Amino acid sequence: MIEVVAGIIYKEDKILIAKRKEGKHLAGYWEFPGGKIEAGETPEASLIREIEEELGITIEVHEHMGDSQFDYDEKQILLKGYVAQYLSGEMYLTDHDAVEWVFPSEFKNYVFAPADLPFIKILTYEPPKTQPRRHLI
Ligand SMILES: Nc1nc2c([nH]c(=O)n2[C@@H]2O[C@H](COP(=O)(O)OP(=O)(O)OP(=O)(O)O)[C@@H](O)[C@H]2O)c(=O)[nH]1
Repeated sequence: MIEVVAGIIYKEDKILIAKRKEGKHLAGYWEFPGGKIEAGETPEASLIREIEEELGITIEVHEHMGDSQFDYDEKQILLKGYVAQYLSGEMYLTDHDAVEWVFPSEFKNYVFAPADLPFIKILTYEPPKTQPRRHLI
């Protein structure tokens, strides 16, 4: 099982999503940027490193949102999602073909890597509208 960390990186109310580069595993799918956790590294440190290496920006890592396990046949991954905050830096692309800052309500316009779907579900959850209370008399 490969442990991968992914950042749900906020800048105000928008979240950073990135499109996997042509030629890579899951090319063309959108993901939350991150990468493989190296031996001896905490997920938080790994996320800061990956985001700096791949996108050139500095982030601050907040809470662990949860883990998503997915079997891609060729590899099994454990995707560890962390909420993070954009701090500084001008973004450049190395491992992605595109990036976007989007509101969760816009996620439906993008096709995400299957392992990311539990995170999408949580981020787009809307509580059911409660019915006005009616009193029987
Ligand atoms: N970073 C990232 N990887 C994800 C996500 N969802 C998902 O299934 N993955 C998968 O997790 C694995 C690790 O991602 P990676 O970006 O570090 O690895 P990679 O494909 O660049 O591998 P490589 O660097 O060995 O070529 C990939 O197989 C990738 O498809 C996600 O939201 N973020």
